[in-house]
Amino acid sequence: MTPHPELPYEQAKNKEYLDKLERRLQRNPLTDVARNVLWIDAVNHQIKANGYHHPLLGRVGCDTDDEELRDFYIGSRFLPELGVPVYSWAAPIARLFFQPDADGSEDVVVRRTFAHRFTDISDLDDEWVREGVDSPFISKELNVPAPAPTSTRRRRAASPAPASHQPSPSTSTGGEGTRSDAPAAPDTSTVRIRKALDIREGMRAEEAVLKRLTAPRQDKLQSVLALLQPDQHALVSWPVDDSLVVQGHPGTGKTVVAAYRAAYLVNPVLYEDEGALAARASKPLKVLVVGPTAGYVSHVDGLIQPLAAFDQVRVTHLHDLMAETTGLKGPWPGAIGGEHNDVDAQARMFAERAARIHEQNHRWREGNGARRENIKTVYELIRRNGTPERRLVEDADQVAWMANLPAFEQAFKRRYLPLMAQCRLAYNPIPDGMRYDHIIVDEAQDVSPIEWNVLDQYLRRDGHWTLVGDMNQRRSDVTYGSWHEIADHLALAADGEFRPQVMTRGYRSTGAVLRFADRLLPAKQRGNQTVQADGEPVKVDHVTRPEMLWVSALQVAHQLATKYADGSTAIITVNPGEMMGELGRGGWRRKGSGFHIWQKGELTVRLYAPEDARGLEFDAVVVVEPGAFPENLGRTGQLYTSLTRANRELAVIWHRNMPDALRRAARS
Ligand SMILES: Nc1ncnc2c1ncn2[C@@H]1O[C@H](COP(=O)(O)OP(=O)(O)OP(=O)(O)O)[C@@H](O)[C@H]1O
Repeated sequence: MTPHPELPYEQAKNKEYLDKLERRLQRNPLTDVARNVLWIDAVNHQIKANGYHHPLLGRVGCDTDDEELRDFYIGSRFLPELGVPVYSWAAPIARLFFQPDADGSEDVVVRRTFAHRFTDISDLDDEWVREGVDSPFISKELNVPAPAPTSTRRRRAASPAPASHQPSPSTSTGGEGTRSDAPAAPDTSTVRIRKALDIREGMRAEEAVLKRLTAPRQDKLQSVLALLQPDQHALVSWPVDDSLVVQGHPGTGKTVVAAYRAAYLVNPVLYEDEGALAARASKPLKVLVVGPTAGYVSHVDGLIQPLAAFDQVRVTHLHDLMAETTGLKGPWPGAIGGEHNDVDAQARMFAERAARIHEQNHRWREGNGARRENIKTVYELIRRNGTPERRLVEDADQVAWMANLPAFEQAFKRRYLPLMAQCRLAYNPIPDGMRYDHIIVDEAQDVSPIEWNVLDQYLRRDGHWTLVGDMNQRRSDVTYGSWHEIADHLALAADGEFRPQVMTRGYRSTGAVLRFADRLLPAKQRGNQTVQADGEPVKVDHVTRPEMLWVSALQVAHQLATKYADGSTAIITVNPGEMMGELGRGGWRRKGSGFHIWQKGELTVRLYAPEDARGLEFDAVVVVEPGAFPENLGRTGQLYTSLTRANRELAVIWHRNMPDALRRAARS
């Protein structure tokens, strides 16, 4: 395909933008620009030079006499000296780019969206909105002719106008993971194609999105800031003084929303005179993003880094935050929650009562080793149910749980880690200065009640939450089963009325993968839709001889790794030890310190237990022995999550048993 004739011009402009931005960030920023109260980053003095190095996102042309609106770019931050202005993606004016039905968009003639390769522009996609109007884009310097509108014209999305922050066609307000618009999809290709078109209704930069989704996957999430859809942008820019809960089926872009919400909340444009956080100009928000695993942190960090000053957003994972809270040296092996009582929210009360009992007659230790001794004191008081004179609790069930707790030295397990964190907080709360103004939790369905208590203590009193997750992907029944319970715990709604926003448009997986995995869900929650309508059929192999299970899994993985050599292939199993043995016998060599990356010649295969694969994605996935994945309260959240990590292709290899629902899916 011939590249767009203006591509070289835009590439040159992007280089100029990045150069100028770099220089501007290195100079004393207070003196370098004239101020425009509406869009300028007015708190330049707070910006460190390592943030805001994202390439230009796109360009908007309007039919208007207003010089500042006729032709402008959208970038990571305001820059006036590029011939036409560059406005920040977080400024109100950026709605003209991200939300085709935003106020004022009647004047928009064309929206240009850039695709990127690292910090370069690699392609562009024009969406013409008006017929018969000359291109408003000023592209004089390289003498590139304006494009003929008819050759690039695209259909304008014909969705009803959503007011800002109102649900758009692919976001709805609903309860408990229910989908308000989704009858289960009958399995015929005609209906599938129609559904795919429906789900694409209201999208912007549709072609650029589809191109992007079929490109090979990397270890880290690649920026999709330029491709944010109207509903995603509305969630990212949700009012800063509101908490937000987002439910979405796998691959709907919840992580993308979480990451860009973090970047949005610290964007300088919000702190200028008229910005939503003008009152905080001298003390910008501190934001904490908490994900499920260390792999998740490296997966998403790259989305935030180019858009935020380094000390304003911290990305971590639950285990790390709990361990850091205790200040005790691990390791903390095992999984969360053995019994409900291990993660019960009441542990906070027990720990606080225990601490008060101790304080009656003793001082807390100070100096070397004091943290360990103090936590031990609180823990042991819980284990003994207080003292004979002052019991913590009378309830027989809780007393039995306390009596069964292991001695402190034997309690260094993941299962008791949140309890240890709670013991520390009971005698030594997080100081105000170390708390966050906004906490964003991804995979929030997997946070246990006691972990919510610990997280809550990292939030300033007037702080807010953004919670994203999928109740169908719950991996354990010791966590809350509904958003309402979480909302109640965190007192998110003063009047008790709380409605999560529901994202319904899938991006990651093909229709073939989603339809297969869907069968694991209760009937009324099936019918999840994706913009990648079809795709390769799911391969299901039954292996009759047990010793061939791992051999076959590796053969299939090898084929897929060859097919997706530029992308990524992963094997997900509850028994990674067996798979490691097979990889070793097959001549694959481990790369790095963990067991996740294996190489043979030029090829790479990744290996994950379902726990560690949460939040990640790969071009191809091989799920081994699905019948061995654990069930919780009759739900197969871990298996559902694992199947939906696949972007292009999924294979399932089984010997012992296969869940009935998947057997049926394989036959249909
Ligand atoms: N607007 C978009 N344009 C292009 N790609 C997108 C867009 N939104 C999301 N994606 C891509 O879709 C994939 C899934 O996104 P993401 O990981 O945020 O989904 P998720 O809802 O968090 O999934 P899960 O719950 O299964 O972990 C990612 O590769 C992401 O880059």
